[in-house]
Amino acid sequence: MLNQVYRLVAARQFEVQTVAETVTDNDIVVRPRFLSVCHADQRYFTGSRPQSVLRKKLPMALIHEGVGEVVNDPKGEFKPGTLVTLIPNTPFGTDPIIKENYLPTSKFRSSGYDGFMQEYVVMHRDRVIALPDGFDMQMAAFIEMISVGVHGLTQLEAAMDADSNTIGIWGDGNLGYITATLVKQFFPDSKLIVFGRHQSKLDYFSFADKTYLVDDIPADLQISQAVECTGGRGSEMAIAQIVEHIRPMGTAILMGVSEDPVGIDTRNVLAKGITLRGTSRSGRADFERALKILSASPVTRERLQNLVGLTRKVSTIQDIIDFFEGDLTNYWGKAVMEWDV
Ligand SMILES: NC(=O)C1=CN([C@@H]2O[C@H](COP(=O)(O)OP(=O)(O)OC[C@H]3O[C@@H](n4cnc5c(N)ncnc54)[C@H](OP(=O)(O)O)[C@@H]3O)[C@@H](O)[C@H]2O)C=CC1
Ligand SMILES: O=C(CO)[C@H](O)[C@H](O)COP(=O)(O)O
Ligand SMILES: [Zn+2]
Repeated sequence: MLNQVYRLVAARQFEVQTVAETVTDNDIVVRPRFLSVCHADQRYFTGSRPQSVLRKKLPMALIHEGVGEVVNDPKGEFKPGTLVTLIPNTPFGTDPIIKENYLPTSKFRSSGYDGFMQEYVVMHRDRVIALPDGFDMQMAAFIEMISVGVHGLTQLEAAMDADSNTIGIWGDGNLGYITATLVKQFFPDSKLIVFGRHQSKLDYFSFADKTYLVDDIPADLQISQAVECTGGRGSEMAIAQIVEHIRPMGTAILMGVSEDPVGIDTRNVLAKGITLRGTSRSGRADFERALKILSASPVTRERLQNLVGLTRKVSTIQDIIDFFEGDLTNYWGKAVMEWDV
């Protein structure tokens, strides 16, 4: 099968490349329908990764968040037209201990392996899951990011001590909003506090029990467990505040990606017996748990629908460039394109 792949070839430059694809019985052919942009894609689009990384990973189709429509299933398990969520992590082996998203042999779409900006995507059979009825398509486009939040909180559940009194989230952007929404499902009896840099963004977290601007946190405030969802240079200050405000023996899940190493006050990490656990990406089990939560909780779906920011139909390369540029200046929410190439 000949496929048209929309690859980033250099910063802000896309090219359509024709690729011959082999479709085996283990594959499903999907037509992408709604695609959502992640920070990681923007770091490639703007060329802000180190040159050595860009040389290794480009040309590459961007986007690892999306929903598509089954076009062909050689085994006939999925009917043509079935709407499916797409799992970007693609394992090529298994391990009894290491989860699929941490296996060095796994490939991750839009990070050195073509993402979903293609006419058709050939997915391994276990990398698609049928969407339950009634899901908003634009919200469904970023189920991957929801599954990342699910993964982070699942790891928190596994690592934390018995104190679930107060959960603190640092970051008032997309990942912070998704994770805060999920905290209400994972820890319904806990007090949820969100820490951010913008009052106008914190106002969206109306379901949180309390929000604080990070330059106005009461000195005596204590939290039981924490999740960092900031990234970039902001991670350093967020981790410093977590170390300051978390109770002894608390656990902090670190999710924000920073290009350069950030400083951590290890003396106090040691003194307070804090567990720092990094989490990255997600696997099929996290997608399944995300779908279960979303199916069972209309209020969660509604809150996450409020995160849809920029939306537009894209049909040409210029539309794609304009869309990525638009996302860079978009203040709130996820940018979701209707993929119409
Ligand atoms: N681990 C994983 O698998 C994943 C990680 N990520 C990463 O998560 C990070 C966040 O992504 P996303 O939510 O989309 O980005 P956003 O830009 O939407 O959100 C980050 C928000 O955090 C705010 N912020 C910055 N510093 C602090 C601080 N010290 N305390 C509290 N808030 C702060 C930012 O404000 P301001 O804009 O003013 O700096 C911004 O509003 C990125 O690094 C992204 O790459 C995303 C997906 C998956
Ligand atoms: O966004 C993510 C998962 O949803 C990850 O942060 C992303 O995959 C990191 O990739 P890269 O190493 O290419 O920046
Ligand atoms: Zn991502």
